[in-house]
Amino acid sequence: MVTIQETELREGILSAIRLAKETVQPVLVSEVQKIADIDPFSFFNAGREQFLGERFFWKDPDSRHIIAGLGNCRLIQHDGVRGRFTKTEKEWNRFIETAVILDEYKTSGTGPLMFGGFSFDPLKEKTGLWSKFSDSHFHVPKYMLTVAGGQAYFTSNVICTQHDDADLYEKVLQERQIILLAQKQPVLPMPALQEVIEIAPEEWKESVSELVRELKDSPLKKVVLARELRLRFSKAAEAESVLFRLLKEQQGSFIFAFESNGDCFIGATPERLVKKEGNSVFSACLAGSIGRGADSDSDEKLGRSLLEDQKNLIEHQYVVDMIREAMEETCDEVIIPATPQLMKMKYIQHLYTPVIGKNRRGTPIFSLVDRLHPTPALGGLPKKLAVEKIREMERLDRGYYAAPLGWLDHNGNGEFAVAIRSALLQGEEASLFAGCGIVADSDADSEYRETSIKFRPMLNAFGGNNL
Ligand SMILES: C=C(O[C@H]1C=CC=C(C(=O)O)[C@@H]1O)C(=O)O
Ligand SMILES: [Mg+2]
Repeated sequence: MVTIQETELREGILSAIRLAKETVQPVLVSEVQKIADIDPFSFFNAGREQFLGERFFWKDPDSRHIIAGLGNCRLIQHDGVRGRFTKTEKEWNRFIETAVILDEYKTSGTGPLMFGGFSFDPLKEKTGLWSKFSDSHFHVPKYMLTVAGGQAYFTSNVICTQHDDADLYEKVLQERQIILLAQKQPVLPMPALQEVIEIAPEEWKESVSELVRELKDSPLKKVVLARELRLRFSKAAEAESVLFRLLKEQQGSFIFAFESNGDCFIGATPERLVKKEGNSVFSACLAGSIGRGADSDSDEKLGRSLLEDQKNLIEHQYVVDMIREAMEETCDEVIIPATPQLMKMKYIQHLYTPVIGKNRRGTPIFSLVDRLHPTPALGGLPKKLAVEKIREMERLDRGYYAAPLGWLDHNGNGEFAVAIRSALLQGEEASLFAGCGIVADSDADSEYRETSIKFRPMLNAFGGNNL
């Protein structure tokens, strides 16, 4: 059993109610407690009954932060393009400005925190597929479990209004107790996968060939084109069944699930966009791909050939150049190795160059996200022209695919991944997405095969066979 010891929560709530009455504004109380280890997946899973549709899950590749959130005490969302990064940041800052924070541990990823992201391209014509997600969409959870550095922390976020009284404290205690004592739920098997529909594969290949012709004589150097698989199940699939498999099979990835209004965006991406911890900033260049070998010899051979392949090295270098430029605008020191290394995932290996910087004082993570998104690993080069090309050429409504997804805490620390190797789960159906960087040397058939490999982690997690 998990128990939470002594609490200052009551006092915090009463003082927040007084402040709410004075200012006629809701006031957040956020309390952080250390607790005995709870498995974050079980916490997410046990929250199904009370908080289905209002949950999120996050794990980085090294498990430095595993965060699971239940309920929404505040939704911060904006549609449209203009200033969505700054609007979101301002609203968040206003929200936490008056917050009463009861936290003696000061660990990043605990206390007031919002989880969510930004759609890939708010100017792309919308199809309805992503109607449950806004162009900028963040949840502040009511209850959150954070495992950081192997220690578990439990955050309770309570909104106090001018109409509340001391009863609110009792209500929170009761609700919290129910959550912490919730029994582990069995993870249901995935329902049968009845249909896998490849959306317009021939047209996709034609688009690639057309683009390759264009790239040979154009200021455009690279454009990432993506495609979609639509899956149908025998009955509604549960996010935790997919999440459970991803946690088992994709340990080296960022693993995420983000529920909104009945849909769930879920995935296992190897790619960091940006992480900020104090003054340290981390990013990653990930582009250039090849499959895994059947045995270690052939795998090594494939890896070596990727490290020497001109087409893939160029595809990768565009990403390095752009990220270097964006980082140098906001960081005093930027360290980037001269040559890429291999990042090996279960089904694929990539060219990978890590990036570290020392943040210039006061640059918030959203400015970094704004500058970096989309890197040429997801958009292309030059950025603006590439995004316009994708908007014009791609049949797909990317929504949150290839977009920044992650968290920001009240001290400005946070991490955003690039949400590739991902899927939108909608009850009995799901859409999977995969794309690849097209350069002047690309070949439509081999890019098509590359996307097929990139579908595999999610297809497997959904109980499908390989294409
Ligand atoms: C766009 C995707 O992958 C990117 C990340 C790594 C390698 C890539 C590539 O080699 O094309 C892509 O740029 C995707 O998986 O949907
Ligand atoms: Mg590629």
